[in-house]
Amino acid sequence: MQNPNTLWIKNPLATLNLACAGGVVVSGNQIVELVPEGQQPTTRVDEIFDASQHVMLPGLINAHHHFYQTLTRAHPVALNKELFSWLTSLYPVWAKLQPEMVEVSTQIALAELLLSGCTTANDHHYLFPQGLEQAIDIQVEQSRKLGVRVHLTRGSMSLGKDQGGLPPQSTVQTEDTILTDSERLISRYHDHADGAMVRVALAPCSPFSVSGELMKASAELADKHNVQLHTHLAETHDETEFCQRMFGMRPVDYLESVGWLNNRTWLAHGIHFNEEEIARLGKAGVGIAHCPSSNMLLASGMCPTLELEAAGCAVGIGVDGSASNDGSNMILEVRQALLLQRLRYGAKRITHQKVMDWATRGSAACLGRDDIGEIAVGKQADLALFRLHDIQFAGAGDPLAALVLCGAQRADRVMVAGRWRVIDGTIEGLDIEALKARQRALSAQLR
Ligand SMILES: Nc1nc2[nH]c(O)nc2c(=O)[nH]1
Repeated sequence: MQNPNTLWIKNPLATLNLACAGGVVVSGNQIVELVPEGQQPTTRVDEIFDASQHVMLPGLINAHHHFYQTLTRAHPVALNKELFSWLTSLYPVWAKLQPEMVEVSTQIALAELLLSGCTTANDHHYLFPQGLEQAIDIQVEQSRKLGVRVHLTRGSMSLGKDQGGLPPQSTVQTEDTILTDSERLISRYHDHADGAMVRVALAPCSPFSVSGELMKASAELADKHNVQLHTHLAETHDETEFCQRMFGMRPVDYLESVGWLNNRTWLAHGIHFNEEEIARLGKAGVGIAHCPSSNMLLASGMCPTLELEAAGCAVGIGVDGSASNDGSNMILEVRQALLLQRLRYGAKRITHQKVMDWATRGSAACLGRDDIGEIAVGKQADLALFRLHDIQFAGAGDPLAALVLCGAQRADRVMVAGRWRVIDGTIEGLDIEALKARQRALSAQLR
């Protein structure tokens, strides 16, 4: 239900958009007015929220995640490993996932994201052991309860060890099963409309876990239903070697050969590209979800963000699954992007505004949306408000920069589609202690 009142969020301490230094007016699920500094709204307002102690950002948008992996944070079998051995250690653990685990881990991931200022979250769920056929249905239900906007991708694995792939046979599905379920989920849940709270995309997992046939069929299905495509690509050198051995080509050539080099596609990671490949990705309008913590933790490499952007790619930010981060904190991920990318490009080019732009407009573009990611009239009222009262901010000068440089961790207020979902740092209607206890018990079952 929408908030029937018109609300003025008044005089924020700082904001990314200087045109709304006097605040924003929210009506229904949209921003209806930007108020210039020192002025009053022209719209009649029913309520006022004094934001003079808050830094106001567009809601952060997480462009890549695996919610279920919150159950296997710092999992003993996966410590200190790089991608392929990390995955082969964890596949058998994830094969034991049960419906309650998906329910609880989805709530945990969404709650952690919300509390860190995230209003739209992607998830890439690619494990469907027997009994877990309804995993995405469960995620839709949980996202509706928490009121977070979601882009849920129907992930898949079809290339088991017996066919030369990486995952054990017990974790893969037939292509028919995957495609039938993909079509079911799109027709049941995907909302094409502006302001959509749930969208569905198709996400065969990675070159070493799905067949080329499934990639092609998924691209055709995405065309038929006008939905997006998502996969892991160019994450590690192991993957490049796999593509050369298995398909006789590099990952981007493979992507093109299966009909994915177009603007329906956004890729997780996107690290190991050469110059010519970057130009082709940019020309095609492919989006890239940069996942800095995961890329450092798994020692995968560094995404060439600025070259990709200059070529025409949208660059967004993703926390990645919480088994390779091992958290789901979106504002901290913005800081990680700044720190990592400064190593390559220097401090002048990687500013705090730049990384915030990736985590808002950039991620929105990756997800194919222009109704979120900005504080502007007509956009969805998705907002994250941070206070600078914790000890790490004591003595901070520039409030906007402080969020990133001092390491903000928690939003004080978060609004999604015009409704406050976080108030005073607490999620409305959620018993977080009980939820954490359930997650701890379920996670113990997986160890
Ligand atoms: N960081 C990750 N990379 C992946 N590749 C793949 O096939 N699965 C994963 C994953 O879960 N995380």
